[in-house]
Amino acid sequence: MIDGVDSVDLAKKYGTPLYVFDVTAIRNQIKKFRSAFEQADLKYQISYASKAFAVKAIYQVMKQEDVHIDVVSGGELYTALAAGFPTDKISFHGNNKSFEELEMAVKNHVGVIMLDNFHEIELLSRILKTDDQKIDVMLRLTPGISAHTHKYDQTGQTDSKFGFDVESGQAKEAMKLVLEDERMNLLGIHAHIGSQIFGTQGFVMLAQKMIAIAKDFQKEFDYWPQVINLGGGFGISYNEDDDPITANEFISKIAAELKKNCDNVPEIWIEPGRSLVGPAGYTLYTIGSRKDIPDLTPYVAVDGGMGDNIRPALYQAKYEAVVANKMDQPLVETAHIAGKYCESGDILIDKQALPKTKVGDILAVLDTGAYGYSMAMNYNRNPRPAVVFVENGQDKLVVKRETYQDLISLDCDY
Ligand SMILES: Cc1ncc(COP(=O)(O)O)c(C=O)c1O
Ligand SMILES: N[C@@H](CCCC[NH3+])C(=O)O
Repeated sequence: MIDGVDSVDLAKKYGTPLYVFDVTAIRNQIKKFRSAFEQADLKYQISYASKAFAVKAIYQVMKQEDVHIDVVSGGELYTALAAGFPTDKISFHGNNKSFEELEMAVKNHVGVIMLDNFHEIELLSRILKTDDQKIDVMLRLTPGISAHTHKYDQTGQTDSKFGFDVESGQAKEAMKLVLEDERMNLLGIHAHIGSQIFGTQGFVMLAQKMIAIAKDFQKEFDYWPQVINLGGGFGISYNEDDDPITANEFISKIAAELKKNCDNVPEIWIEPGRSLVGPAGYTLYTIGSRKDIPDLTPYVAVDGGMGDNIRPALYQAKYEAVVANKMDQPLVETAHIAGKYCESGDILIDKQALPKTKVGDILAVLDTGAYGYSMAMNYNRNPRPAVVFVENGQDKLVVKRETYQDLISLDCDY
């Protein structure tokens, strides 16, 4: 059951593979972050990092929950606008925003542009002048902190493509340029150290570092940030080895560190992506072929795979699954859960305990809400699955299943 709806019925009604989101779980997670901030007595803003899952319906849920969002491309911005998301609550990120993307952001009056590099400062300055506009900006800094997570999920270390390096003085140079530009209002500073982080240590170090940077900037520029944005990255549990900490633990430790180091704590923004939508997501598959090899682990194949969840292949991410129509049956074997893509690396779960399965059973992979649909692709010309939201016993299709016709809709004859 997913929030009062039988997943086997969903598989029958919408077909598989199918992404299902428990909207109540998303709303509850937002409430947990809110109450953690309120308990910590900090001025705050929650900005959903929409790269984790960016479709109209989720932007509408975020609007209902009155949180901010961050977008990292013209495409995400376009989707948020199409969803009717309030533009003043949008932060625009990205390490190589194009002229067109920045122009789109300015024309639509997005809340904040997160400046990432000198090229962008120059582009934005030009656009603001031409359009005779003003806009709030923040500087994304590279604080020189290496988070304990997969290499591909680290973003705060000095050797990173993101942000202005603090160590070498780039950040100061950027600040000078922005403060001199009267069309840019510098709202504050930002840093994001990485994703799927479990300990509080990296965030505490980050809080400490951001205050130290702010104090240093204050001396040099007589500027104190209105906002410090500490990014996202709060880890979730995908399997029994993962031991995430609660929103409360993160926020209380960060708050204590901030208050210890400064009297005038700015408003604190965070950008959770995975932790808001990850645990709320399920992917339903239908079990098909099976291969048994003497003395080796069998392969049980499903009707999706790396096209709808690239994370096992890309980050060696470990997921867990259940057979939705056999929840009450004993687990009798261990199998590789194989996808249907033409790649040996297309294994969704390396070793999964299963009941006795047969063709047609429904496998539900858990915690697939973040970076699943948003990173989905059409390899082997497989259409992307549909997405269904469930809430309090009701289900609603929010993204249609792609058809073969959709797949060729952009192709031109030659
Ligand atoms: C700037 C920024 N903010 C927020 C996030 C969201 O991270 P997560 O989904 O781990 O919370 C990311 C992604 O890593 C990011 O690059
Ligand atoms: N796509 C990554 C997280 C986002 C990293 C972006 N800086 C993952 O699935 O873990």
